[in-house]
Amino acid sequence: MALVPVAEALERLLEGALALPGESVALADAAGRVLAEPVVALRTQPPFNASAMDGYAARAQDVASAPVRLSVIGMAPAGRGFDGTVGKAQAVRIFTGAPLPEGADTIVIQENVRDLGGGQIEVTEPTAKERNIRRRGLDFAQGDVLLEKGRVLDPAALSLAASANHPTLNVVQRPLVAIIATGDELLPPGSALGPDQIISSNAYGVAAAAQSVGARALDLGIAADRKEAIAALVKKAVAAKADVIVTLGGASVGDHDLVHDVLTGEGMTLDFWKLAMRPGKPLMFGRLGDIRCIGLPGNPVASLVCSQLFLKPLLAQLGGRVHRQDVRLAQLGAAMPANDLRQDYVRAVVSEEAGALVATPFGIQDSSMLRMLADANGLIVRAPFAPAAAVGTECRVLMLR
Ligand SMILES: Nc1nc2c(c(=O)[nH]1)N[C@H]1C(S)=C(S)[C@@H](COP(=O)(O)OP(=O)(O)OC[C@H]3O[C@@H](n4cnc5c(N)ncnc54)[C@H](O)[C@@H]3O)O[C@H]1N2
Ligand code: MOO
Repeated sequence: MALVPVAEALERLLEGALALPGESVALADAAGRVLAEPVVALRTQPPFNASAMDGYAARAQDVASAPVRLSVIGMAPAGRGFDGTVGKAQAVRIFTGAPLPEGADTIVIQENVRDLGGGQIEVTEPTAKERNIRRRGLDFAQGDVLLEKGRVLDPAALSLAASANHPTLNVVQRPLVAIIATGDELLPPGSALGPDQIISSNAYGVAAAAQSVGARALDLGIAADRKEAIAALVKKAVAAKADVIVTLGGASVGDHDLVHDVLTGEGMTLDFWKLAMRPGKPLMFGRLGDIRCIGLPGNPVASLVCSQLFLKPLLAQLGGRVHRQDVRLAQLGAAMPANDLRQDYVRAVVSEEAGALVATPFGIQDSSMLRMLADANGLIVRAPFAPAAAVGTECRVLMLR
């Protein structure tokens, strides 16, 4: 089977991946979620002409010049407007957020007023018409579309939706990804290891990648290298109504690479298997009914690079989000040899030097080396058959953090 190019693999993986249906959540639980429908204002804000300052509501023509004396005829705190009308040479004591009384068309701030006692004040600075007044509907009017479908609910969006009088919001359901590790050699972190055993590490990074785009991760643990053991966890994933099943390891061509057989046995239709990329060549993708199945390679760096390139965009799209990889132009900090047919994702340290980004690849690129991946902040993307490149050559870097 020919190796599938990365761009084509991503396209096939994302094909038909529509945003999941909406669900209603309380505002307090909606932070970071994605709107499944626009938010329309259920009220007008402010609902009345309001004072923006503590001071005195007056007629602009009375306070056009200063000093001038006014009689205070009443009070308007926030939440309780003044009933009467402000007439010639009159003022109403007013506070921020209170309704502007009839007759008044400006607010003199209290810093520009001297209290003369006996209900008299002296305005010490001239104040123009409309000063310190928020007219009804300044922020928004009932029926206005305030937030578009697809908007991620950040702090400003949440407060706006609250102000528009929505106690709940219709948000896109969070996709569920079930994660299944495979391998007789694997034990969970904290285990006492036998001589031939290692720690199962991939699921933690893959779950974190999924959660970083708003998905839910269900870690189903480790299946031994037996078909029945893997099949049992696949059945659990289906029963949990996973949108995506991720298997870890067992995707290559060894005698114990059973994942493909088990998944097809459970009804998966294979879409592609084996990509023109490094790391990540044995990546497998298929569909089991509505469930997308991604077989990630077992090598830890391969499983995380593939999560970045394939799993995150898929889960983002199912969650109604727009996902863009952060790809930047940089200069090579070290020479690189010519590339073969696989698109290479080369672990590198990217730093800014004299205003330009410089990407320096690590000398060893073994896909088992997690420490190096954790030290890298970018992946230099080397196209298939890229020629040898000298220090300073422009390159593309996929930023990881
Ligand atoms: N003859 C060939 N051999 C291999 C090929 C190939 O094309 N021809 N591809 C290599 C590549 S590339 C990769 S990547 C690996 C991937 O193989 P599998 O997906 O079948 O993974 P395993 O064999 O199960 O494991 C590989 C390696 O990773 C460790 N591993 C597995 N799962 C985990 C986990 N959850 N946490 C931590 N480490 C894990 C496992 O112990 C192995 O060391 O195949 C190459 N071989
Ligand atoms: O995916 Mo493998 O990591 O290319 O070594």
